[in-house]
Amino acid sequence: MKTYEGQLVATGLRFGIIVGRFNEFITNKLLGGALDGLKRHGASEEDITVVWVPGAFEIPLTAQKMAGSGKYDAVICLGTVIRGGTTHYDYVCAEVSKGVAHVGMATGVPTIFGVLTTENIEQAIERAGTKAGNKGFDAALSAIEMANLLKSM
Ligand SMILES: Nc1c(NC[C@H](O)[C@H](O)[C@H](O)CO)[nH]c(=O)[nH]c1=O
Ligand SMILES: CC(=O)[C@@H](O)COP(=O)(O)O
Repeated sequence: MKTYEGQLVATGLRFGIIVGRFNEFITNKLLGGALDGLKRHGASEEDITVVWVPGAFEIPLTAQKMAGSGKYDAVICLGTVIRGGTTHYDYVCAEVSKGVAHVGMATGVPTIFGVLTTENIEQAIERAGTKAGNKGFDAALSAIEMANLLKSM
């Protein structure tokens, strides 16, 4: 039986990180978690590129450009979508999740969905470095694992 799994070693891997500026109070914490995860697993600063976009809705287009460039072994998508008083939340979340998944499938580059989709600000804060951990850190580890996994197959 042959088993594949990606190693959690980021040394020599190139990462793109896309961050939505909307809810920047939260997304900045997600970025900090992602950078921490990458560096603590061996990634070099010069191998990390951070791109800020207006909001989560702009992430898929930017991810497509970065993943399609051939410059990155993985692209990490970070954002925070918090439900408001209208159905706008549903449309943003649906398009961002679908778009990010499509980019990974279309390019073959691991494109990691690190976008918080929460009912309220408290849930977002819990997932940006408090009681529920930091989803940016988790996304970084998924990026490292997937980049190594796909290289090994
Ligand atoms: N409400 C949130 C948004 N809305 C903005 C969209 O993402 C987009 O930038 C705008 O519709 C222009 O195309 N974005 C978030 O990231 N989080 C939200 O809670
Ligand atoms: C997720 C959103 O787009 C949301 O923040 C917008 O708020 P509202 O639905 O009250 O316009």
